Amino acid sequence: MVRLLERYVKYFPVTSGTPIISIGEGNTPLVRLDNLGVKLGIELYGKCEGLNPTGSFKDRGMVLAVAKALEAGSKGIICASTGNTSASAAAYAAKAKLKCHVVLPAGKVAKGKLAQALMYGANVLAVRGNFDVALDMTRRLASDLGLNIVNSVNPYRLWGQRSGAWEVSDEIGSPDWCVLPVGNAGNITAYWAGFVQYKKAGLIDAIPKMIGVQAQGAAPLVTGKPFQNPETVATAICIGNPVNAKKAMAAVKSSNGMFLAVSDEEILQAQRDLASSEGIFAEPASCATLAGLYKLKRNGDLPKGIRVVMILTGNGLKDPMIVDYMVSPPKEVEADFDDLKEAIMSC
Ligand SMILES: Cc1ncc(COP(=O)(O)O)c(C=O)c1O
Ligand SMILES: N[C@@H](CCOP(=O)(O)O)C(=O)O
Repeated sequence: MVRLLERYVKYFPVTSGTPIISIGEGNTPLVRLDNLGVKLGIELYGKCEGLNPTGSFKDRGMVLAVAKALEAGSKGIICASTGNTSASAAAYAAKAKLKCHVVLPAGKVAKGKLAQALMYGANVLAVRGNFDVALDMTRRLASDLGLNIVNSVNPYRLWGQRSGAWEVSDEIGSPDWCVLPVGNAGNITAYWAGFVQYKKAGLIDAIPKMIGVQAQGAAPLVTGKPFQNPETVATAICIGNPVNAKKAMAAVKSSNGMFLAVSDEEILQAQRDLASSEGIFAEPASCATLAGLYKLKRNGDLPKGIRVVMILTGNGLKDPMIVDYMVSPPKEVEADFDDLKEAIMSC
């Protein structure tokens, strides 16, 4: 398997001194979603980023951020996180033999993500505050302690994430729309920059409309002002004051795209639909994309027949508790053949 940093060496800011590390990031499946596509009247694809090594798109950016930290002789990395950044940072730090410090909003991180950071051996701290507060303090800590911050304020993180756009383009060219969930607003900025870079290189001839979807309880890019107390079941995008807000707004504007917000109920319904009609279990934040498409369709704002790619940013297995809201537990039966047969036939 070609490593991501090698595959796109021409398009990444790597030098002969950049160590090429990898735990198998990138090259994720772009799956055609015909069951949902027919329902929506469009040609729909899902980019399954949950199949990255730590289960989210963050690995694309983390591999470059950690390689560049190593190149610069880093003494350790640090991040604030709603979960996925910390899982990814901890994994790549383990691979690179770097110390990793993680600052989480206490009680707001899905169990699977927390388990990852702990198992990969990071120093994990949970602060009694939200993600925005945690990131603010983490930025100060990085500068006071001389650590490399690996959140999306690190330009290498976002450059690495451009590779998602390159993979989509390599496979199907430039889609009409690219739909992403938006939290700290780095990924939508990175995808747009990736498409722009590819267009400049003559590899695609158009830039897709960038469509950013936020949760209604954490929608600063839709309302135009920060949320002091963001709240949503989609914990990955529970962010009230995105650090990349300006860049993301510019990307959306320049691509003639838009931001929209969807409710928690719509997100959970979309998560269930994606799993039960396409066989893809993505985490709630990722499913804001499908919820957004449903909403646009309902409002008559989804043009027929267009080619749309949803970036399914994270794996549903990271947050198994969320299913309690949606499905009943399995029905228990006696260990008796006839009882079991009866239960199956009555279904
Ligand atoms: C699964 C998932 N989806 C979407 C996002 C939002 O991405 P961004 O913060 O780059 O807007 C995040 C976190 O950042 C995430 O973990
Ligand atoms: N959802 C993110 C929030 C931090 O985003 P980042 O892109 O700035 O690292 C996470 O997984 O922590």
